[in-house]
Amino acid sequence: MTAVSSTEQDPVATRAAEPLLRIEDLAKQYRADGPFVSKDLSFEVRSGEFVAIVGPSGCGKSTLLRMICGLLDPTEGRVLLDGKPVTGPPPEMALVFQDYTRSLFPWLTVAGNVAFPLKKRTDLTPDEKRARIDEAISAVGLAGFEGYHPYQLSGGMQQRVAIARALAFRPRILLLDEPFASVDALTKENLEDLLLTIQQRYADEGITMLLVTHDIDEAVYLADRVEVLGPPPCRVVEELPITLARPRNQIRTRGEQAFLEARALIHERVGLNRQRAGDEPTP
Ligand SMILES: Nc1ncnc2c1ncn2[C@@H]1O[C@H](COP(=O)(O)OP(=O)(O)OP(=O)(O)O)[C@@H](O)[C@H]1O
Repeated sequence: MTAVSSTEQDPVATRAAEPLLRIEDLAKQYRADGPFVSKDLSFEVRSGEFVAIVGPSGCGKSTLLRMICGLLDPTEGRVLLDGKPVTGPPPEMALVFQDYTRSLFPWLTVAGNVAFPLKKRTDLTPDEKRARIDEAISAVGLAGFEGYHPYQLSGGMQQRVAIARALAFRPRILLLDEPFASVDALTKENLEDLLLTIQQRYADEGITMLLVTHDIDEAVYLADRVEVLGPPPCRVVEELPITLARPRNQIRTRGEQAFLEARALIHERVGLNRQRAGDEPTP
């Protein structure tokens, strides 16, 4: 008798072993006669993982996120969600952008902004919608601010509203495109920890996070794995698992040897890639 692995015997285990997202040989050209922004870009994301994507400025990180969530068609390759090609924005994904001032509706309250994407959901009763809105607002620590308008909130609070709005949708995958690039350093730390709290709070549902960031320290602090992209046409040049213990702590974790080693390695990879992009070292 041929020995079979446990996943071959158990179809449920087989499904669980399948990646949630498979990014396969993506290439993007904005114009047919223009340069390739990415080429042969491939990696996988499993359910519940926190994956950070870093790379040199302009290498195509935002382009990649937009292809993953179906807002942009790849020129070559494909994105598979649960094994099926993504051909448009899937309901399982929500996207948070850097610029919260443009993503919130200024004329709506906090509750109104969070409620907005649920408006057309016919599968939820008004009570279920209300419960989701309340839970998302409380998950980001804004209970009590439901009736405030964006102009009455700090930048960090506005970004919390944007995150609550994404969470109210109960996405399986939360895509974050440099979400904390426009806030001060202390607020940024608070918001980073908010993401970790959200990950724990929704652990049973297995929320998966994909974060694009310029900040290598932030990537190491938050992620289970960092995908380092090279210069355009970008592809993955390093895939680094981050084995730091959870729960993480802004002071303790950032002082650990493993943290320092991971950040040094990523800095080196991004630096080497910068050289390859054209900054030829002088002999
Ligand atoms: N809509 C567009 N049309 C044409 N070119 C575009 C478009 N969007 C982005 N690009 C080009 O694609 C390349 C990658 O841009 P992208 O914003 O994806 O990079 P990025 O890594 O996110 O940049 P940054 O780190 O500066 O935020 C850039 O050269 C940019 O000019």
